[in-house]
Amino acid sequence: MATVTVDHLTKTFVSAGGEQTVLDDVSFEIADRSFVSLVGPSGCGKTTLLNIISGVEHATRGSVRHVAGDHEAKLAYVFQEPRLLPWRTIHDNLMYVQPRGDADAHDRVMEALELVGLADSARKWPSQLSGGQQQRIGIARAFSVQPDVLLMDEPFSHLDAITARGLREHLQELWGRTRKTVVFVTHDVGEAVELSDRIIMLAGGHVVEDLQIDLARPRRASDPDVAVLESTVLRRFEELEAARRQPATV
Ligand SMILES: Nc1ncnc2c1ncn2[C@@H]1O[C@H](COP(=O)(O)OP(=O)(O)OP(=O)(O)O)[C@@H](O)[C@H]1O
Repeated sequence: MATVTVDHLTKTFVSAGGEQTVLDDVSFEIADRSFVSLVGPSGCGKTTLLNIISGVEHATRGSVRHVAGDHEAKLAYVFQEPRLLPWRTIHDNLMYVQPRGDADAHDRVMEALELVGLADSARKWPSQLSGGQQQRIGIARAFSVQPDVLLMDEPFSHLDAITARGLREHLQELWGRTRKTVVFVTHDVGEAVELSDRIIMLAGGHVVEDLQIDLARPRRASDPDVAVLESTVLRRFEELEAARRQPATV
């Protein structure tokens, strides 16, 4: 059981240029074992929201709870770039995030590498792997801490289209096997439709749409029903954005 509850969350950044409210009274609940994408235009606060969920950033008002059974859920973060330490082998990069002196750490690391199909790269250096392989290591590192909730911030946005497509398929397969609760940030609506059970759209600091995606899995971007739903969601998003930009009439 791992749920995430975002409760009346507001975030205002204060800088020399003034105040900017990026998130304004945002509330939603993410169900156990669900795959939820946060989408929205650049600068709408997706990363800020993920950072507040992870505890890296603090809310100005409101709260976030992540619960797994009767305890606080364990979280793991997958970044846009894998952020591997170049002077450590792949194995030692993953060992670095394990609790010190844990006798099972090595087994857990190898299991996580097995999960992403890169156990045979354990003794390699990050520079010996391709960008896509390094991102798979980033995903393995997150799995190696045995999280209840996986937070992913545009993990495939820096990769070429073919590698990203392969990794999306791989992630779906991994999620099917492990059924972690996933909160996935992307600005790519097609990616969100392909991967998610639910899409939460943010714009202007608010949740503007909350959609259930009930397509059969596994999905591919090229599946006709994924493509149709992507264009429907995009159109809806454009309508909402246009309505939001209209000056209010009295
Ligand atoms: N530490 C900070 N101090 C001041 N402003 C910030 C800070 N972090 C983010 N912001 C501002 O908050 C807004 C939202 O940023 P955020 O990175 O959350 O958006 P995003 O939706 O993830 O964008 P993108 O899709 O481009 O990554 C931006 O205008 C950004 O400049």
